[in-house]
Amino acid sequence: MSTAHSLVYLLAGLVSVFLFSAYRRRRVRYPPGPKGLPVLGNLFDVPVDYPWIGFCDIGKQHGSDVVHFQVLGTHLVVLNSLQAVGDLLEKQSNVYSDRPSTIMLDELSGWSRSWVQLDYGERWKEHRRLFHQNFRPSAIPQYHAKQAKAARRLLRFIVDSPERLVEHLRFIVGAMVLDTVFAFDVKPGDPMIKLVENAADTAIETIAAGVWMVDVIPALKYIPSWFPGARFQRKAREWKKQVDGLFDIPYGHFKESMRVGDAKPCFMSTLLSNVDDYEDLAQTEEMFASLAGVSYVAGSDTIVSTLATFVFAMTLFPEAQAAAHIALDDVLKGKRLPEIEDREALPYITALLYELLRWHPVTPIALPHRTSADSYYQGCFIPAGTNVFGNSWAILHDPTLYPEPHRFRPERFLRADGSLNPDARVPVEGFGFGRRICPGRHFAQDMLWITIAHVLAVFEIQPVGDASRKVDPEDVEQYFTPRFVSMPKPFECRFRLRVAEGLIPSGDLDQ
Ligand code: HEM
Repeated sequence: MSTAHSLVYLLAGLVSVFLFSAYRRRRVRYPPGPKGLPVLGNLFDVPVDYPWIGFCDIGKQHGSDVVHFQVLGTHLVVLNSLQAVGDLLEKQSNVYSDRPSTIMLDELSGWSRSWVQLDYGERWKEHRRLFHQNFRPSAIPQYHAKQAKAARRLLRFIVDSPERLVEHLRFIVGAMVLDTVFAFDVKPGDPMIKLVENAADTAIETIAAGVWMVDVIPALKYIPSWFPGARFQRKAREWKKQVDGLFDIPYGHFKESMRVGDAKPCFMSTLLSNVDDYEDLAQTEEMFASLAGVSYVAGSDTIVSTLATFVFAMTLFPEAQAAAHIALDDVLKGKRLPEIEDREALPYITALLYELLRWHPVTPIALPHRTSADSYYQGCFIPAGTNVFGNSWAILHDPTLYPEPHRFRPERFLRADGSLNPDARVPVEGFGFGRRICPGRHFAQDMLWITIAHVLAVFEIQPVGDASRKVDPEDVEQYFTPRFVSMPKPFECRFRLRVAEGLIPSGDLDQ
């Protein structure tokens, strides 16, 4: 394709976007939002860094909990309140449950193989049904031993090299997910971990790069990768190789271990035991590979970031940490490590976990949903194809739901006698909304609970350097990364051992 052709495509694309949006603007009333520029619309109004805060500010400026943007012809609506999320993502979930797809992410980089990207419909329902069967609350206890093994590994790693905390978190969580899905027993440095980690990073990189020209002018996808300026094609080809590896390589290894009779019980063995229920083998295998690969992508960074947030929070809030120590010592007497069965006796740890999920949700604006049909809300038009963000952070910091929302106070979930308050709102919004709410949330919460209980039973986490500075609770977000999956920026801390070192399992923990 010549440069002249590309310019014609570019011009035609921009003119049609302009004409279409000008036509729609004259006829309909969208929810309130910044006015925007011709053609580009609100391209420069959509907050890129800390969008969860920016969207709240824009909502306040326009006196509305529902805000509308139009970027290069695409509509975007942000819901900043529980009411709006309930009215649209939950009560109208038949219309509000598709996913946006982009050419760069889905088509060129291969993420269309992820079932998270599927629109609401029969294929999505079948994936979701199989996932739910294996990750609903009653199915989770089968994974507890694997989760406890990961937590115990972490204790040993922290004793040996506390300065590599995030690296250890990535390993223990990644290994635990591979163990859950495939019963693989991976060691630090295993290439399988690197493979799935790298692939997962491509999704974050694609999203973090912002708007790709190929998503504005779809015709660009036909430009060959050697063409000057087609760097996106080369990047996409490299990413696609990694993404295909994520879906194909671990699944291929598992099938081989089944063939030689080495496979152990796990999520994949359960799926494959039902393979004869399906007619189309190739399609069924693709579905199983997607279920497996997505578990890693959706489950690893989210848990790692939440655990990093936990350690960071403990450096800032010594009172909460001290209360957790008292509760743990009362039950464990410094003589044993916690078990998930201790949960009933340790409501403070559960309250601390809830407060963590509320105080800084790891995906503060969840994942976008897309509308599959036109709809109206409060007299305003929301067209089919609108990308809709539920602002989890805004809801979890709404003072009418959580008084003094910027304070870290696990006690808000407890009664005066220290038991869990059944009337307190569990902060589930960090896991998304409606029919697309995170189906891994029960698994994630048990893994978080058991890891937090282990770390606090064994260590006191102390601030070092910057972290010991007095932090303004209203201004705490600046210490977190500003994009889609948000974790603490690098910080220093010290781990002081509170129990005899002999309590920490050594070696490679095969049980
Ligand atoms: C702290 C941990 C986690 C957080 C905060 C989290 C958060 C989220 C959020 C915000 C969504 C989007 C929901 C929506 O569209 O409204 C989501 C979707 C999803 N999550 Fe999680 N997640 C976590 C852990 C996990 C784990 C451990 C797994 C798997 C084992 C998992 C599997 C999924 C899947 C498959 C989806 C897509 C569901 C769909 O599109 O129907 N997540 N998660």
